[in-house]
Amino acid sequence: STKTLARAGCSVCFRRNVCSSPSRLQNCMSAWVIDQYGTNGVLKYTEEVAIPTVSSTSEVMIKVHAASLNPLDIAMRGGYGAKLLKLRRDPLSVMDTVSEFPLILGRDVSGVVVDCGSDVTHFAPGDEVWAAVPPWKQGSLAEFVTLTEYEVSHKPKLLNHTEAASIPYVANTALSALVNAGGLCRDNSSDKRVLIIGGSGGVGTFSIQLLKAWGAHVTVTCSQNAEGLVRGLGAEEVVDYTTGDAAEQLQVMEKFDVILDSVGRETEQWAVGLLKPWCGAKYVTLATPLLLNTDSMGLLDGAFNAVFSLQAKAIQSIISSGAFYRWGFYAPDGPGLDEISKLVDAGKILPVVEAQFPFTQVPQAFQKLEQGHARGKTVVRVAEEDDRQDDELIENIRRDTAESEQEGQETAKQN
Ligand SMILES: NC(=O)C1=CN([C@@H]2O[C@H](COP(=O)(O)OP(=O)(O)OC[C@H]3O[C@@H](n4cnc5c(N)ncnc54)[C@H](OP(=O)(O)O)[C@@H]3O)[C@@H](O)[C@H]2O)C=CC1
Repeated sequence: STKTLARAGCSVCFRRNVCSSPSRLQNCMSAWVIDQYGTNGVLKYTEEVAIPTVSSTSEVMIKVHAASLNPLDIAMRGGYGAKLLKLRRDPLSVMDTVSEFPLILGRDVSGVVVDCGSDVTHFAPGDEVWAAVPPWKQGSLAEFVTLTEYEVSHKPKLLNHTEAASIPYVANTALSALVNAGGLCRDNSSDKRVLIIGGSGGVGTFSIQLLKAWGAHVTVTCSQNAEGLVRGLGAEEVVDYTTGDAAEQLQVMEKFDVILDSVGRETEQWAVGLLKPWCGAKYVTLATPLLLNTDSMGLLDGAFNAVFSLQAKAIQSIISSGAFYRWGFYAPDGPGLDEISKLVDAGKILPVVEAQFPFTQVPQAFQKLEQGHARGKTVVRVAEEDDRQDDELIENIRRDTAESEQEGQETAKQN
């Protein structure tokens, strides 16, 4: 039982028999998909992907206006996390009977609600929303994406869709890492010294601004040519890791309460020693081995190995430095995005869009991200901004819904 629409129409107009796009198959939309894991060549444009219609009462269907790319998209294109994500999508997939293909990548969405399940209370067709799409769900490099109400949030009014799409995934990651793992929040950060290792990319540029909005003192490591960017976003102290030893430069500074490490591996060797000892300081790394382990060792062995290594590092960190060692993960959090929306509309967080591509150039957008040295985010414009088209689409959905309901009532009467 959903407040929903005609399920058998064209993806553009939803009209069942009078579709103006005859080339489209019924119930299909356009999307960039992969049918196998690999390099950029596996990305394929198609107009034959099933529209992800609302299938439960708590779902919200969104017409995608813009999406953005994250390093995870490149990794997932190559098969990263395939075993665990497949299991999360469908527990029966352990028997290998279900294929994850065609798989749609893209973790950020900014767009307009076109349909809602009957239990959805915070959203209605026509609302402008933003969200981070969990990696176990079909992504946003498509005309439509469907999420649960909890994952979605109203888009900041000050941002257009292209700007808004640059924020949700890094925002949900930073919130989860800094709040859940790092113990920080709006009310306890003003006397805290925070170090961000890797301040110039998507997570870094967002985290600097969030921490400054919460009143923290922020130190950042980045390349020399990103110093202006990170200082402009509010970083007080900047260490250039490309000239000289970053660890040495950081060791002479006052110690930190929290470290957010978005680089990992060799930085982990020296970072924990920069924390204030024996006062609850925390090192949070985003470079976690869980998915790599499950890919290479299988689900059970990989997960066991990852948990064992986390415990061993946490114990070692307490013994050697009197500080906590933790992993940070992206976590879906629509209410968290509501808070970020307020900070954006208050002018405290700005989108950092480094590059944007039209929907026809998704492989070029992947290439750009793959070159590394991000300075903020790479965004894909999926639909051009046109309020009239959205209004028309929603009107068509309403009309088809009314028709479907009437048909249902007539059938019921006849029976
Ligand atoms: N665990 C989780 O759930 C999540 C993990 N992540 C991970 O976090 C990491 C960061 O993500 P994101 O910000 O989106 O990535 P980006 O690609 O947007 O940014 C990475 C940034 O790090 C800089 N950098 C590279 N090497 C170093 C170094 N040694 N010291 C300081 N800066 C460095 C790069 O610039 P330059 O090379 O020019 O210095 C670039 O600006 C990625 O590895 C990602 O996979 C992200 C989200 C969720």
